[in-house]
This record gives sequence, structure tokens and C-alpha cells, in this order.
Amino acid sequence: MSSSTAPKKIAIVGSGNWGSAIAIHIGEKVRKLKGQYDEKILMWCREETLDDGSKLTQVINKQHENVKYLPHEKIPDNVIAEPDLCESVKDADVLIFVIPHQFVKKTCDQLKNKIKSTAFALTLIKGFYVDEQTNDLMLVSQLIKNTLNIPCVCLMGANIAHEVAEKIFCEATVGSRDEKHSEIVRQLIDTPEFRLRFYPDVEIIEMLGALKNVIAVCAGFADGLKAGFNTRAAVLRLGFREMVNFCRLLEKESTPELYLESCGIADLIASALGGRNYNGAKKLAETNKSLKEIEKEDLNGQSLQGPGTAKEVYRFLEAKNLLDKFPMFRDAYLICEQKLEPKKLLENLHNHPEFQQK
Ligand SMILES: NC(=O)C1=CN([C@@H]2O[C@H](COP(=O)(O)OP(=O)(O)OC[C@H]3O[C@@H](n4cnc5c(N)ncnc54)[C@H](O)[C@@H]3O)[C@@H](O)[C@H]2O)C=CC1
Ligand SMILES: O=C(CO)COP(=O)(O)O
Repeated sequence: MSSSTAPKKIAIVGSGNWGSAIAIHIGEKVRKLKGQYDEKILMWCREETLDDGSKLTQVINKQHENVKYLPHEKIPDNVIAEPDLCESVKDADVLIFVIPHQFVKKTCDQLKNKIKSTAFALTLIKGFYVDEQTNDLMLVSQLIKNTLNIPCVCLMGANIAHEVAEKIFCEATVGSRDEKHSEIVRQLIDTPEFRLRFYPDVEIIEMLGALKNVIAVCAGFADGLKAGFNTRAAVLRLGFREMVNFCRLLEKESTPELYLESCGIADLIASALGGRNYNGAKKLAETNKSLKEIEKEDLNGQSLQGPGTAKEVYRFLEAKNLLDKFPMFRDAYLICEQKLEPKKLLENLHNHPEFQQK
């Protein structure tokens, strides 16, 4: 059978909260597609020993449940947890990256020259990097593309993982400039409960996914401080304004409709209603505990992406002397680091640059 007609192989690089939820969704969808895709999906699972001494991959493959990162949700038995990273992507035609963003560099380095040259990647990762020397911003999709020498498209949206696993309706935005890749993503993910919309953009969609985690942190601070509903709405609006202005620093001609898509306003709302970043920040404002402590107490190995992204955003804006134009991004970082009291975020809204209208 020629490689173009052989069933395409899917690999999922990651098996955390979102990784496991998307594995359930794609595992079920692939079975319905019959023949176009190899039913067996390898899901890279970083091996760990659970409290009872058992290995996580073995438990997943025996119980068909990720008992640590997405308990109580059945994973279809065509999804196999694979502890060896390179083995999990060997021969894959589609690589779905879904790990916390701080681990992407190291993971991609291990995969260098191990990927089929005709493969492409889809990133579901929310976060980006700012180079410590040059202060240049690098998206996860660019890092994957540059390190592995394959194209990379993205999917971002209001997709709280356990709701997706429970098949509660959601939508997402796919950024892809290649019709063939878009069609494969549509086949693998679009269902009546999980609807997709497509744009020939990757950068802004990905940027919005990362930035909303920082504003969700601000929403958590405001809620933890028991701010009024009007103030909490202002936090979301002014935060969204900063997200849009940040995107415009990087791409002046960005498509305005993107901000109204699931990757934009909807993801911010979902995250500020009940995401992990929101909950963690709320607890910081209520208890004055550090986010590291809160992560340890509440998340059992899951990772808050907002604080790390806040640091990257701060570094980028500081290097450009723009911190005063983005006071929420500035304060989010300082509060996460416990260098500023949470109430300052709300006080500083009174003189937000948004009110310096001519
Ligand atoms: N959980 C959610 O509801 C959603 C998450 N996302 C995004 O998806 C990405 C992945 O998030 P989750 O799957 O929720 O991860 P998670 O927050 O559950 O993180 C745990 C995962 O990180 C892995 N990990 C820990 N140390 C590692 C290391 N040194 N190298 C590689 N992996 C390591 C663990 O093995 C585990 O699989 C993040 O960027 C997140 O923002 C996007 C939409 C929804
Ligand atoms: O990105 C998410 C929902 O779309 C999840 O956000 P949290 O990581 O804050 O839970």
C-alpha cells in the first residue's frame, strides 16, 4: 500500500488533563471514520509512579482511565499510553502536541530527526516564550515547526477539559493555512458537541489562547477580593483590550473577527468562570498563599499556565518600555510573584490607559 493511501497514524504528545480529554474525543472519532486513520492512537505519557506504587501508563492501559490527570473518564481502548516519547511518534502522520508550554522545548529537542518528513503537527498548547537574550517572542507552533521541520497548525478555544470529556457542547477555532491540514483536523475533531471554525491564521489564534490565561488570573484576583460585578466585568473588558492591543503589537493587520471567536472572547469568559488559573488566583487573593503552594495543594501535578505566561509577557513589554500601556499584564506578573498586593490591580484600573481618550 502506498503511503498516501495507508491509514494515517495519529500520535498524541501529552496525557495531562487536556491531553487525556482530547485523546478520548479523537479516539472515539477515529473509530467512526473507519479506515482513513489507523484506529490505534499512541499517547505519550511521561511515566510516573502513583502513590500505590503502580506505573501510570500501565494503569491507563489496564483501566482505560487516566486516574491521575482526568479521573472518572473512560479512555477508549484504541488509545494506548506509551512511556517512550520517540516510540509514541514513530511513523505518525499527525502529531498532536498537548503538554504544558514550559516543557515543549525539551520535548521537541528529544524528537529532532525522529519525525516522518511528511507529518504535520497540531498544537493545543496555550503559552509562548520570550527569549531571555533577545526578548523576541516565539510561539509554540513556531518552536515545533523550527525544531522538527514540519508544519504546525493550532486549535484554541473555550475548552475546559473535563467538560469536553463529558461531551458538554463547546466550540474551538483552528488556525491553519493549508486546506489539507484543516480537513484532517476537521475529520479528527469536529462533532456536533465540539464544533470547529477555521481561519488561515495561526499566530493570533495561538497568542489569544496564551494571553487569556493571564487575564483569567486577573479575574481570579478580582473575585478573590470580592470585587463588585461591575468591576469584575471591567477586569474582563480591560483585560481583553490589553490582549487585543498586545496582538496588534505583533501583527497590525490581524483579522478582527478572530477576537469574537472561541479562541478570543469565549475562551476568556470560560476561563474566568471556572478555569484552573482563575481558581488558583482567587485562592491567592483570599489566602495570600503562593501560587506554587496552591498548585501543589489543589492540582495534583496539573500546571497553571497563566503565571509563567505573565512572566514572559512582562519581560517582552519591559524590553519595549511598554509596561505602562499594559497595566493589567504588568500587575498580573507582579502579583503572581507576590511583589504587589492583589488590590493594586483593581486600584490601577482607575487610571487605565483606556480612559486617556482624546
Ligand atoms: N486542561 C484544560 O482544560 C485545557 C488545557 N489547555 C492547554 O493544554 C496544555 C496542556 O495542558 P494539560 O493537558 O491540562 O496539562 P496538565 O496541566 O494536566 O499537566 C500535567 C501534564 O504535564 C506533564 N508533565 C509534567 N512534567 C513534565 C515534563 N518535565 N515534561 C513533559 N511533560 C511534563 C505530566 O506528565 C502531565 O501529563 C496547556 O498549555 C494548557 O494551557 C488548553 C485547553 C484546555
Ligand atoms: O484553557 C482552558 C479552557 O479553554 C483551561 O484554562 P485553565 O488552564 O485555566 O483551566
